[in-house]
Amino acid sequence: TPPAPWEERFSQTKKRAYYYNPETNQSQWEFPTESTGAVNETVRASHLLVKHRESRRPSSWRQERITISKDEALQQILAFRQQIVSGETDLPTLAQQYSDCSSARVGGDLGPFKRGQMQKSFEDATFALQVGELSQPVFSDSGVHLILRTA
Ligand SMILES: N=C(N)NCCC[C@H](NC(=O)[C@@H]1CCC/C1=C\[C@H](COP(=O)(O)O)NC(=O)[C@@H](N)Cc1ccccc1)C(N)=O
Repeated sequence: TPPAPWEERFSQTKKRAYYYNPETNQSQWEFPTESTGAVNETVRASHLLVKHRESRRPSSWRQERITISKDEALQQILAFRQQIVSGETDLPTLAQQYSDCSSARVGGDLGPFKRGQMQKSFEDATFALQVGELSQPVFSDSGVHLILRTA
């Protein structure tokens, strides 16, 4: 049987099985693999963003003019990741205090989103995570991110 939410249907005219996705109202002859299941998937994530002087908008609620280098931002992200992995703290706590994204006020929560909304590198990294998994450092035009997939 196909991966949820796909259902197997039978075509009377063609006398063969086809596959229907009730969430997206898609029908297709090909057996849907996991990846097709993810095409219209909605995910949810929280992130911690550290901007640097090459960020597309080197400014945030934390700092009017951000001048650290990209490498310095990466070092900060790696240190934050270590603190989370060691169990010393968690992503929402660090995001609230250190994230250069306005989502810091909600612990880095970005709410639910689908493909096509976030910058490609951020989107691909999030969709590649299992729910509950913490990313490696992710680079986008905004800066360097740590992403925790929450749904
Ligand atoms: N929930 C959505 N759909 N909001 C639109 C996202 C637009 C999208 N943003 C990004 O891809 C990056 C990754 C995550 C945050 C982000 C960038 C920036 C920070 O970087 P900067 O733009 O200064 O370079 N934060 C945002 O956008 C915030 N509104 C995210 C947010 C804040 C509060 C509550 C919910 C979401 C893009 N296509 O640019």
